[in-house]
Amino acid sequence: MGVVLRRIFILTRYAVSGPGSWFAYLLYSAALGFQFAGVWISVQQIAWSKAFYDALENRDAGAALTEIGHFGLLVGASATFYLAGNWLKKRLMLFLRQRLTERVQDMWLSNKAYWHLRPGYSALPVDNPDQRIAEDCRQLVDRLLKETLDLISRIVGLTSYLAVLWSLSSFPLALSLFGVDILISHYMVWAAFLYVALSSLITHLLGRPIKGLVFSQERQEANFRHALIQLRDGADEIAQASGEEAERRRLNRRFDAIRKNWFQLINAELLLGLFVRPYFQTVLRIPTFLALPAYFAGSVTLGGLMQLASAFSQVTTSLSWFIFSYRDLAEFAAVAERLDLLIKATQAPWSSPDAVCDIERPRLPNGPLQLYGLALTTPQGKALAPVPDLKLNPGETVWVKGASGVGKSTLLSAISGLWPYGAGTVSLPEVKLLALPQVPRVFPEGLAHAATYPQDPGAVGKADIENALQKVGLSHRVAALNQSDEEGYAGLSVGERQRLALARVLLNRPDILILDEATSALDARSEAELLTLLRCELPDAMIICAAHRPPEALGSFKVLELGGSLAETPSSETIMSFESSPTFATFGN
Ligand SMILES: Nc1ncnc2c1ncn2[C@@H]1O[C@H](COP(=O)(O)OP(=O)(O)OP(=O)(O)O)[C@@H](O)[C@H]1O
Repeated sequence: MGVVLRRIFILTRYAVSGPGSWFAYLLYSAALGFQFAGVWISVQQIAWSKAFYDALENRDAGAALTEIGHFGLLVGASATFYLAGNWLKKRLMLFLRQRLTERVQDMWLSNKAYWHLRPGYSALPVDNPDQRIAEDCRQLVDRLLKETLDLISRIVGLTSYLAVLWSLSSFPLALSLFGVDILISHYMVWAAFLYVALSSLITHLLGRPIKGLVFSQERQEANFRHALIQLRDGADEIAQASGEEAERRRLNRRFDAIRKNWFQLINAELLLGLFVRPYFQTVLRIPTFLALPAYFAGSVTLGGLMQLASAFSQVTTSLSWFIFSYRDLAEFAAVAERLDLLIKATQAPWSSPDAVCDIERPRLPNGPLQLYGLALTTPQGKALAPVPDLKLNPGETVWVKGASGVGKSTLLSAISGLWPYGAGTVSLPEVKLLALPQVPRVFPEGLAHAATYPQDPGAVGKADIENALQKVGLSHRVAALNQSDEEGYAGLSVGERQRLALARVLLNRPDILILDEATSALDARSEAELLTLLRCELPDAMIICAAHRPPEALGSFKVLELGGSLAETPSSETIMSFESSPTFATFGN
């Protein structure tokens, strides 16, 4: 319980703190004010019951009519307070949701947590982070407002209703237990507490499994959604392989997990409902029965009895907050736990119990890029091929070669600062670094975003973007720059996507360029043309190129063979002259 409350407190702080938080407090206070006004109306309604039923008992038509008018006013005020409070609550909800989502988003993006916390990369299990950021932040704020406002107004209401009940139930209950005469004064008040305490205990015992099942339900739902997204992303491969049956099996398996958990959840809810539902119905009737002895003894009038019943049921309903909200509270605790785990994981996302993270990364203002004594491992601690020492000056190129799976991509990740597992030193100057992967991603915002990434296209002139696309051989796609969605990508081949990524290099002009099989989908001639173009455009850049073919078009280069040693290529054989390149002209126009 303490752990859950601490989690909720920390998450609430994330949602509330920051500039402009006074606005949240203002909205919250106003919403609370309307809830209190609602409680005041309820107290008035208790008094109204007495006046109305006494008028009926006395057959006083005039007084009864006045009370009906009074009732109309109370209902009108109650509806106004409810609607105004509800509007403010929803306004506040959006404010807090935005805050919390931004904070969690920041944490997810900082420390490169989104990269580290992938299955197989981290020991910390963070499933479906997208759902946690989008859905759990919303649910947490929703529950937070609903439950706290409800709890506070119930506490305030409880004190008001208790005062009414105390004053109304002044008559004692006389009973004889094992020959001992017992007189309990204000017994209706004690009965209310006892009744609710026992019921809360039973509710908790019956409803305990619900939280875990709600947690698991959310996970299964997200897994199913993710499988559907994967189906969309892999549409080409699936359709070519006629993999519909395999996909159906995969989706059915995921849905089966939803179904199984759902059954467990509804069974647990049924068990809880078997108690809570009848309880809910008796809360309004039991008080009348409990007060009957006093009514038959003539201690209270019919109006008094109805007033008493009303006050008693208000007290028990307020005290029963825990019982009625049990399902919601279980969901609240599950959401808080999921978000808390995500946030904790983002604080040290690289932690792995099996691997050392001992790579030193001195950053100098300028100078060469150097690797020394570097030995990388997998996140599970398995040693990869030794990395020869390297010194790369501005304008130099190194070809990282080695058998498939030897650790080329891992080394590139270590150089760019991502791969933490291993020991040794990676020393980089503090300059702009850009890394291109083998399969560049698709940008939902359109072609221009892909060409300028990570810069915003607004920061780059349209003419520059068009020029870059033409240089990399994508003139036929220039018209698609005006399309601001994925349609601009329609039918783009992998080779064309690689060309598009190379346009990024021209527009970002990095000082260190990392190419991880970034031209592997191009034919040898196009690859040579584009590499020549890159070197010509960025004569001072350090280029680290992992590929199965030597990047001869980049000019002279060093060879870093993983599992081998560092060598220099004989420049006369491998350098291609930029000026004499027959192909550059083709792309330049
Ligand atoms: N997250 C991970 N968990 C476990 N092993 C990993 C992980 N990432 C990489 N490896 C392993 O590390 C080794 C090096 O992988 P890497 O991708 O660097 O190879 P590569 O030389 O780039 O291969 P290729 O030429 O096929 O692209 C491989 O055996 C791979 O299975």
